[in-house]
Amino acid sequence: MLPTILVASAPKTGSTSLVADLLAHPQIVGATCKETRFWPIDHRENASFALLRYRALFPTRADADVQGWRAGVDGGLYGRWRSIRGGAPAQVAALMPKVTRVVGVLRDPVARFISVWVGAVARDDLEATCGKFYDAALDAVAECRGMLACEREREAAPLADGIYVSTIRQWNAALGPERTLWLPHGALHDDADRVLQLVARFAGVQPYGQNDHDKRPSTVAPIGSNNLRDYRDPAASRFFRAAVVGASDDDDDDDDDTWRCDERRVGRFYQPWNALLAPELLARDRDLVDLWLSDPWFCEAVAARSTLENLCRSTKESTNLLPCNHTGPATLHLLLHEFGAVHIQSLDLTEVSSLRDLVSVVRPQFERTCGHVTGITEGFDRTPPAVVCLAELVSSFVTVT
Ligand SMILES: Nc1ncnc2c1ncn2[C@@H]1O[C@H](COP(=O)(O)OS(=O)(=O)O)[C@@H](OP(=O)(O)O)[C@H]1O
Repeated sequence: MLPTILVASAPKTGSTSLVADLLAHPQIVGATCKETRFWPIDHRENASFALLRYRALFPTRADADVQGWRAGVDGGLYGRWRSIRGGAPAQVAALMPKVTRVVGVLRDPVARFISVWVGAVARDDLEATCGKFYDAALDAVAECRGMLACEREREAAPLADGIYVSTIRQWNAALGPERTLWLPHGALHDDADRVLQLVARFAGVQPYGQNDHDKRPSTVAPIGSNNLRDYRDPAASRFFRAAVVGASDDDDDDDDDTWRCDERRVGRFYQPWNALLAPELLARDRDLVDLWLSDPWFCEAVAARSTLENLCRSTKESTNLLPCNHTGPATLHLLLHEFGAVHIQSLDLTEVSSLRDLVSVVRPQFERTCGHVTGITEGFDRTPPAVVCLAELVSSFVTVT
């Protein structure tokens, strides 16, 4: 059989855990290894032969029928920059049966970058500090931009693998958004059962735990999927602490900044890419959107910022500025749309006749989901009054009072 589910996560996004949980499902089977790393195939390879090779990594159709396996998984990290640049999405769309779907986990790319660096230091004996590692990756990204065959692709990957918007757009374009599922990393840990039921539905298999004898998701009965750093590699946890608090490898020297990762600097690299993510992630069904709106990284780094950027752009481009004191239904919808308020259908706007009403209807929604987002009006001193007004409105939605 060929797989029906490809994992399109980037490295260090909890993919090992996700794949282990998928394999705990009685109707899902894996390949001969977690990551086949099969896609993209070399463009010179004969496609039919490539598919034969790929098929050989999975059980036969006859075996699958006997065992009751309805879905096959390739945990191949096809969210890597390399896979995307190499054309994996288009190849999969062209060569694999129409049933192929991809599921990917998105983790705060800054945390992911640090995780990659920590892994390289602790496991691969890299001697570069986080700053040096970042500089090299940044340089390589710049060098590789616009070149498909780039010698520094590996060096660029730690940073480039976190540009999720290109991964999502390319997989969505190749397979159609209905055949892709993008999950928040935090929920993998905090809301594992809910995530797994979503994944089961997406994969077309029965819900987890349907039969008493089913193997259970990792949160219930660990099956080796909980590869949290401490569990897997105590040495790495020491470096991780160094990376975030600035302590060196030497425990006595806590003031040494050498090993600290400058999260703000890395964050600045991702900010423009993150800002493009909100529309990609929110145009989905309610259950999934709920998960995203509960994700701290999404609320802080994606939703709030993209909202502001959209506001600025639309206000600048439009001569017809949104007047803050006008709250006709069309304007309300436009405002809510601009704010990424995807629960628009669930809001009762019938009683809303003023801006104040609008705020009071929408605020609880935002407080419940993105309530911890604050300070988003920063930097608005020199912007047109309409934007300031709108920004204040947004801020009143998302700031806990
Ligand atoms: N269940 C669960 N939920 C959330 N996060 C988890 C989970 N299991 C593992 N992890 C964290 O994910 C990081 C490892 O990711 P991967 O398994 O994708 O790594 S790898 O690329 O396959 O090496 C690694 O992150 P860091 O600890 O920051 O390095 C793991 O701690």
